[in-house]
Amino acid sequence: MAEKILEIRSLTTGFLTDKGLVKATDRISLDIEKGKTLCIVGESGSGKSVTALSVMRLIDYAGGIIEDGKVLFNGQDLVSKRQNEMLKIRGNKITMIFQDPMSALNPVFTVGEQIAESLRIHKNLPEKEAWRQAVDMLRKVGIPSPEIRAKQYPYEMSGGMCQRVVIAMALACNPELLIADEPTTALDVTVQAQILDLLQQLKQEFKMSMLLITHDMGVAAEVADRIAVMYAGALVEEGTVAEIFDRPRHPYTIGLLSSIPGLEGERGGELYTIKGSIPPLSNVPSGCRFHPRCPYAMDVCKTNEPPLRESATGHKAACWLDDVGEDDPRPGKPNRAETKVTIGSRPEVTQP
Ligand SMILES: Nc1ncnc2c1ncn2[C@@H]1O[C@H](COP(=O)(O)OP(=O)(O)OP(=O)(O)O)[C@@H](O)[C@H]1O
Ligand code: NI
Repeated sequence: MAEKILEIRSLTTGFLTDKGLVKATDRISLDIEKGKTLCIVGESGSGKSVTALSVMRLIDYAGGIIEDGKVLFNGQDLVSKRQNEMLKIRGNKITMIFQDPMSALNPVFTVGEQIAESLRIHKNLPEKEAWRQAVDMLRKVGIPSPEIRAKQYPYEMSGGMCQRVVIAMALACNPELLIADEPTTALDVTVQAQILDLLQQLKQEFKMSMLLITHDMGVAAEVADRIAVMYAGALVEEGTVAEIFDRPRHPYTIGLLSSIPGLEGERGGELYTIKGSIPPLSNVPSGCRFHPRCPYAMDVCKTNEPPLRESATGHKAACWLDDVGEDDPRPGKPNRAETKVTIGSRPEVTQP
């Protein structure tokens, strides 16, 4: 079995509110193999960013609490680390880029100074060498005339250029894992494609692993090795790109795929966008949390939480329809051989 860079084990993260602890991720388990890209997809508010911030332990600063679970990075649990230990890992072995490049850059320093600063701190480089490497990084992320650009301030650059600078900063220390949270959402479409290509190319060159968060199934199809689908704080399906796109098992995944223009015809269904909206996390529905919006919901779905079951190929889904047999209403009927093996991989909770 391939080596894992990241193993998230039953991670529950919450926020203390006037309604008590509200869970933003509920017993999430995910793996990333070395050199691979995992994409987390799901609607707004499903807990994608909270998952990423928990891995980075930045959630502590966002008012969140990791209630339970482990985040193993190269086998070491990050959840039990103190923040001063995290400082050696964050920005060095694991780096993160966000949607808005401007918020990641300091307006009062030149872009070269900001990259060089990171290299001085994490790699202990002398000033000249840090500057040389900063310019080199700007070249690697495709910024023309990097010697000149390095002396410019963020406001002198376009959004796309700034995101390249942010990527240069994130990769300068040669991290083992890059977490990118909607890295292209704030950019125009043509620039989006360039930034995605750049990330793909740099991932190879730097031999990194990547956790990419997106609400765009098209982006996931392009860059992911595996895709994890989150809904209202829970992992509902996980598999290879082919498993998710060709043989989706969870009706939520089927709904997400059907809302991509141009794909809906392929499985013969009519254009179907998911009705309703994601529930407030303070009031997650009983049983399967997707049941109020699920076109195929059965009685069992209202009362019993479906276990996350894994097939022989490693395709995981949490859906009671896997038990239905011949009358399976899902379009394109998921491959039955693939749904056959059932291993509960989410700790059971007592049902209300
Ligand atoms: N600092 C916070 N305090 C309280 N609740 C929060 C905080 N940050 C996030 N949440 C809640 O946690 C839930 C998950 O948020 P998260 O940002 O992870 O969603 P997401 O899947 O990344 O959505 P989006 O696609 O909009 O970025 C949301 O209901 C959100 O309101
Ligand atoms: Ni988010």
